[in-house]
Amino acid sequence: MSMPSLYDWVGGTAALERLTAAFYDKVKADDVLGPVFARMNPDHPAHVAAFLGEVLGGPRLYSERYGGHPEMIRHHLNRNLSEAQRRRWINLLLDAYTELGLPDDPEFASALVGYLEWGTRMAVLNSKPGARPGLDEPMPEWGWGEVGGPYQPKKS
Ligand code: HEM
Repeated sequence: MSMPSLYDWVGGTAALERLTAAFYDKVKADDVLGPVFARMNPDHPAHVAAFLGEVLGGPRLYSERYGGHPEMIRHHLNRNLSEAQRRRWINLLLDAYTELGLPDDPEFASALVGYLEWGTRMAVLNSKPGARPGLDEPMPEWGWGEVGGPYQPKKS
């Protein structure tokens, strides 16, 4: 049996756009995240759906249409995001996910949460004053598998 991508499993772009639309409705009404997204571009939910789809193994929509991984990183620079904001972001996204009745099998849930826990931490790190993230870092690619161990700096 061939292995579906996470993108196919969740239901493709249509499902991800439903997810981000429901998520940002919650964000706008939220006491912690509402102010962070007060000047959000109206296309933001669709752009984030395109980004997520690409990470999860779908078409390269964000790279081809919206500036790719460097553009996503740039949107987070100097926002000085906090851990409380990061946690609320994940909580609201997962609330929207559950309410929409998207796939709730443990394998998919574990892979999705794995990416969100990683991606939101990267967003917070990149948002700190003075952060100089590598803008040439490739688009992350997430699959069903296990992580390859903790980050360990290279020995020179
Ligand atoms: C896996 C985690 C995340 C992903 C995949 C993600 C993705 C993105 C993308 C793709 C954009 C650019 C959208 C565009 O091209 O128009 C963006 C912008 C932004 N992100 Fe994130 N993000 C993540 C986490 C976070 C977190 C945790 C926060 C705050 C707590 C945050 C706050 C923002 C803000 C404020 C913008 C700019 C919105 C605007 O004014 O249009 N992001 N994000």
